[in-house]
Amino acid sequence: MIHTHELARTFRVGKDVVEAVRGVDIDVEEGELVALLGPNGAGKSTTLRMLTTLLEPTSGTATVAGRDIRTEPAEVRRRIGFVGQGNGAGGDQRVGEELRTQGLLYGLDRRTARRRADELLDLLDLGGASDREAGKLSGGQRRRLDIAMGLVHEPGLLFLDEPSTGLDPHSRANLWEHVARLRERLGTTVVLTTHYLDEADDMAERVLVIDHGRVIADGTADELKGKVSGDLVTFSVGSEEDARTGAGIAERVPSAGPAEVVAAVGRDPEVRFRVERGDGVLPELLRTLDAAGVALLSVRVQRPTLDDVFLTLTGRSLREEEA
Ligand SMILES: Nc1ncnc2c1ncn2[C@@H]1O[C@H](COP(=O)(O)OP(=O)(O)OP(=O)(O)O)[C@@H](O)[C@H]1O
Repeated sequence: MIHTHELARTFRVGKDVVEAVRGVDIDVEEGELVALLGPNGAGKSTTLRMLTTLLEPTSGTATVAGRDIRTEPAEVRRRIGFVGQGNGAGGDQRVGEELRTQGLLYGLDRRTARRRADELLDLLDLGGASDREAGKLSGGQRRRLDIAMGLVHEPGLLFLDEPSTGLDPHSRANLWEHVARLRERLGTTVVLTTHYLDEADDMAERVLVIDHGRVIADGTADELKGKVSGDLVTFSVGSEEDARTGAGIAERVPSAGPAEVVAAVGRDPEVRFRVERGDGVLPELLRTLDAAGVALLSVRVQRPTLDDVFLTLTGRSLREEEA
């Protein structure tokens, strides 16, 4: 569905050259749901804008829905849907009317535009809102209308740029249910950008991690997490001194293997062990900490997250960059 080779885009800003996308190779097969995950400014939107022919690449090649984005942009556009960040649907036009107009713009005849609009309103649970003014919809409804607008011409491939940004958790979950439903019913291939870790983790079948204009990892969330070694076992302890004593016991627990020990001191002192199998090592760690006189307040065992993957790959936390 999508094949790119060394796709790149630079921008000139005054005397400077910003390398927004630095040669990405992306392959997406029919029917996949792929998330581009990365911090702000990583190059996700620029990549999407090139793939949707809204922006010319500086170099590299790409075919999207079987057509070349440079030489056949109109053909690409006919075969894809694109929902940008905070898209256009709004204003005083009626919801159903807006969708039908979009259909006519894509060259559908009146009857087909009406049928298609009705189907999409039904699929995206907007049937009851058909006669409402688009500008008066809730945030979640408006986002669903944006998606309906992107689907009017029955594209096999839908691009969503940060679809859930600005939505509350309930509306986000609801949006995802609808995306899942339209994939099930229509078999649409979906490519989206997000900087929400949990969203990429839960929703996407494949995650492309993007940083500084490059794809730095590509795989299922589980595959990516599998590359990060081990679980994180965190002990909250009573004092800074306890944290330091706790950090000192790593050599005495051979089953913990090569453990990374961090004494996080401050208001809530913690000792963290990065170990191969957290639950297996936990009893011995507990006994040893106890024997060393460390006051234990609580313990957590965490499987690696996509944030750990990002941290391992870049040395930075995506969560912190978001904050
Ligand atoms: N039109 C432009 N002119 C100059 N620089 C740009 C332009 N568009 C993007 N950039 C720069 O290119 C880099 C990548 O931006 P891009 O919007 O693709 O990132 P992103 O990953 O989508 O981030 P966000 O989540 O904030 O949308 C950034 O440094 C940005 O400032």
